[in-house]
This record gives sequence, structure tokens and C-alpha cells, in this order.
Amino acid sequence: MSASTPLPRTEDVGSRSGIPLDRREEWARLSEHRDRFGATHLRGLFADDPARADRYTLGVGGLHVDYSKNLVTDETLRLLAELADATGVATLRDAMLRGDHINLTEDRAVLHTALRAPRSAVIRENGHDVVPEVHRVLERMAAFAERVRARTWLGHTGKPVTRVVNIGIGGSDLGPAMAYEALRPHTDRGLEFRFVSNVDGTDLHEALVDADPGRTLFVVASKTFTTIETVTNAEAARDWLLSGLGEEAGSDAIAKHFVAVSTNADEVAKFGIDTANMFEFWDWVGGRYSYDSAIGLSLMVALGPERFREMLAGFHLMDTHFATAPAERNLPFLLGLLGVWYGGFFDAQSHAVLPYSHYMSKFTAYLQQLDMESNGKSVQRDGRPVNWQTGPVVWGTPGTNGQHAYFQLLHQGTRFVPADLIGFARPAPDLPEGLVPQHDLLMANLFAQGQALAFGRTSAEVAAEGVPADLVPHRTFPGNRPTTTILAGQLDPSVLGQLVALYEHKVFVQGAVWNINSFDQWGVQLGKVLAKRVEPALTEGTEVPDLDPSTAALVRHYRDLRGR
Ligand SMILES: O=P(O)(O)OC[C@H]1O[C@H](O)[C@H](O)[C@@H](O)[C@@H]1O
Repeated sequence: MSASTPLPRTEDVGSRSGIPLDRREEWARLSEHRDRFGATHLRGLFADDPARADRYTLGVGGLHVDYSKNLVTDETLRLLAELADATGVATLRDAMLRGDHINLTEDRAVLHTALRAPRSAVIRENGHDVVPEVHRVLERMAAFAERVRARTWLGHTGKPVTRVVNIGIGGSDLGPAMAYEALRPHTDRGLEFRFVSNVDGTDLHEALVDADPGRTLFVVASKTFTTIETVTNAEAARDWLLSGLGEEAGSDAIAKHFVAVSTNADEVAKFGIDTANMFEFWDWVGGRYSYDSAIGLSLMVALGPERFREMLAGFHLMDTHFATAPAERNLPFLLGLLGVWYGGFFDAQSHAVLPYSHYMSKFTAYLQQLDMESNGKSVQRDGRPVNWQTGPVVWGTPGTNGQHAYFQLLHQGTRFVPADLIGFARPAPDLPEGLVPQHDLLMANLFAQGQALAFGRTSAEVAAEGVPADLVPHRTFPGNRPTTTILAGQLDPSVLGQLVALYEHKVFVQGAVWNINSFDQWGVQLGKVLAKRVEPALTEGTEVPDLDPSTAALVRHYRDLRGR
């Protein structure tokens, strides 16, 4: 889109009218409702309505989601659904799913849902059905993955590749790295996987320090293939390979030890990777929505094509639910609207995602990009500033570890932090017998935390336990801290796909209500530009014009410390 082309009007792509969110009557009704809601306590809500847990639980695919411990009533949910309706969430959803260019500032379609569509689907982008291409690339990925898994993908010296090093950052790292970790029991344990993202050379160093160049395969994953961290690490990896195999190994070694995943064939070729070894995706896939595209190549090698496809089917199941279920029984709508309620009317600044699964240790970091890069915006789709809170700070680590670190603040601090608790009924399939009983202990903690956060412990209850009067306030738990519990049978590829799609669509719903473009990320540009300007000052002492006094002094001090 040229700079002079006007952006499509907001009403063309969703929002029913140009009325700002905070001037809508549906918003005003929620605001009045919030005033009436006051300090209504979850204890009272459950006492008044014992059936609440049943009514506020929804099962979709393999997920069982209990949202009853949220600060909502039927009226809240009705008013939120009316807000979703008035802001055109479903209209924008339909526009996204059919390939309209809802990413206004980049004039792009947003079609990650096409990545997991069945072969029979027809989804057009600019009039062209993208589904056959999606499946063509999936088949190429599968053929490649099978060769590595069968140990028939041989390196330059004739040895099979056994270590796969994914080089990528942001959306080209977080998804595959997270899913690899989450699905470890389903991976080929005879292969080793490393995910290198940071431009800090220590990241690559640690991935290669014990590697055999003859057995190492690099997957360079970058949508643009211009990202400085990835290109720098890929060049260093190439140097490492050639110094290990001998410079004369040259292009044959590159061809056997490097594959690329990108939308940019020109840059891939410039780097020296044969485009026959390139796995393609498209500009209608956002980086943070891309790990089910060819960006998941390393993951597919780890899992095998069949399990990768099970994961895609899990995504698709949630896509179908999102596309078809009525708003009041639609999980992404519900979870998205709860966040709108807390951000808009409870001043929630953050949202904790707390998986009770050590394999999910990278899940929240993955969601940070998904949510915060999508909805960390402060202008509306037409460029006017927003006058309401948009995306929260998303944070969290696996339970039970977090309980011994920051849960104190969740229980007794002054901040209001809604949280998602995620757990799985069955332990990992290959967990040794002796460790299986620990799983119930893990899950008991999940349930206990949801209970403690919701219901707390009153001062009367504490006093009745014989606690001395001066300690009672310290040992009282106010409760009324909302959680949503997501329970699944087992952490398997399908369930992971369902979970990720649930959060993708939740983020979508929120962006639609807030009337922001969830699909660009201009906010990451400035730092990149400035880093390029500052680097010569660090290395060569070059004067950087217009450097502010604080940064200039830091640069001087850095050079002193480096002895330059
Ligand atoms: O895949 P790439 O083009 O290398 O981009 C990697 C990442 O870097 C950018 O700065 C964006 O903020 C991310 O959305 C993107 O996922």
C-alpha cells in the first residue's frame, strides 16, 4: 500500500460505526453495571447460585473450561455479548476468515486459519485459493521431516543428521520452541533440538558447543529473512560449519546442512541456501501466528508429520468453534470479553497464565508475543487515539514453581490480576511409574490455588483457628481474585493446537472490541533503527549525531569498560 493510499474505512472491516468504544451505550451500560457490581464477592455469587459452576463451564474439543470463578453474573455476560455485537466482532471475524485485508496498515489478509484448513476447504486471498498451496508445502515438509527422522538425510561427510538447530526469533522461534517443549514425550528422543534466537553469541555457542558439524542441520526460519539477529546467527552458523568441515566443503555443505523457512526467496538465495531447500509461507501469515506454517518445520521433524497434522486438526477444531458457536457459548468470545471487562472496569493491568505442567514452561512466553505484540496498541484502526485500556501485560510461569515466588502478591497484594490456570488430567505418557503419583499432587495445587484465590479466608475464619489477634490481618486472604480453569485430558498435539487457537482468537476478540489493528507491530521498529545507528559508536567510536546525553554517556562508559 502506498503512503498516499487511504486506509480502508473502519466500518468496511468490522466495527458497526465510528462511535468510539467508550461512547457506546453498551459501554455505558457495562459501566453502570460495574458500579452496581461494587465489591460483590465470589463467595456470595456461589452461595446465591450453587449451579453457577455448571452453567459457567464450557467443553470444546478436548478442553473443559470453567469460568465460574470470574467476577461476572448472567447480566455481565449479556452486556459483554451486546458490546461484542455492537463493535462488530463477529463481522470482523468473518472478514478475517474469508481473507479480507483486515490488517489495514499493511494491506494484508490475516489467514492463519487457512494453515490448518482441510484440503477440501476453499479460502481465497485476492481471488486465489490458498489451501492447495498450504497442503503442497505441508507435503514437502513431511517428506523432509521423514528423511531426517529415518536418518537418511545425510550431511556433507555422509553421516546422518542428528541435531537440528532452529535459528529464528520472535514468531520464528517462540512457537516451535514452545511446542517442542510442550510435546517432548511425542518427539523422537534420538534427535536433538536446539532453538537459537538471541543475537547474544552465547545462545548459538551453547547450541553448538558439543555439536558435530557433520551431524548438524540448521533450519533458518525468518519470514522476512532480513531480521538482524537471525541473519547474524545464520552467518555465524555457516562459518562454524565451514570451519568444521573445511572451507572446500563450500556450497555442497551449505546445501546439506542448511534449509530455510521464509516468504522471501530472494534473500534466501542471497544467503547461499538453495531455494530447493526452502519451505515457503506467505505474507498473510503474521509472524506470531505462524508456527503451524512451515515455521514449524523443526517441530515437524521432532514430532513426525502425523502428530503435526493432529496438532493442525486441533487448531482447526477451535477455528470451527470460533467461527460457528453463538457468542454466549463461544470460548474465544467469552475469554476475550472477560479481559475486556477486567481491563475496562477493574483496571486490571496484567493477566497471568499459569500452566500446571512443566512441559508448558514456554507457553506464557509464547503468549506474550501473541497477545502483547497484537494488542499492545494505543491507536484505533483509523488512527485516532484510544481512550480505554487495550492489551494487558501477560506473564506467568508453570505451577507449582510460581507459588513459591510471586503468588504472595496474587493472594494478598494490592494489584488485581486475573489468571488462567491450565492443567491436564493424565500425566505425560512416558512418565516412569514411580513419578506418576506426583501428578495428583501437582493438580491438587492447581485446584487449591483457584479455590484460595476465589474464596480466600476471612478474618473470622482465621481467628477461629486460634491465630493471635495481632496476626489475623496478616493471615487473612481477601479472595475474590478471578481465575479461569482450563482442564484437558492430556497434553497432546491436538490439545496444544486447540489451546493455541483459543488464545489466538481470544486476542482477536479483544482487538476487535478495542477497535485496534491486532496484526501489525510497528512498535518494534524504532529500537531496531536506533540499534543500527548506535552499533558503529560501540565498535568504532563513530560519532552518532543526535545521540541524547544519557545514551552518549553510556556509550562512552561501555567503550571504557571494553578498553576501547
Ligand atoms: O520471521 P522474521 O521476519 O525474522 O521476524 C521475526 C520477528 O521479528 C519482528 O521484529 C517482529 O516483531 C516479530 O513479529 C517477528 O516474529
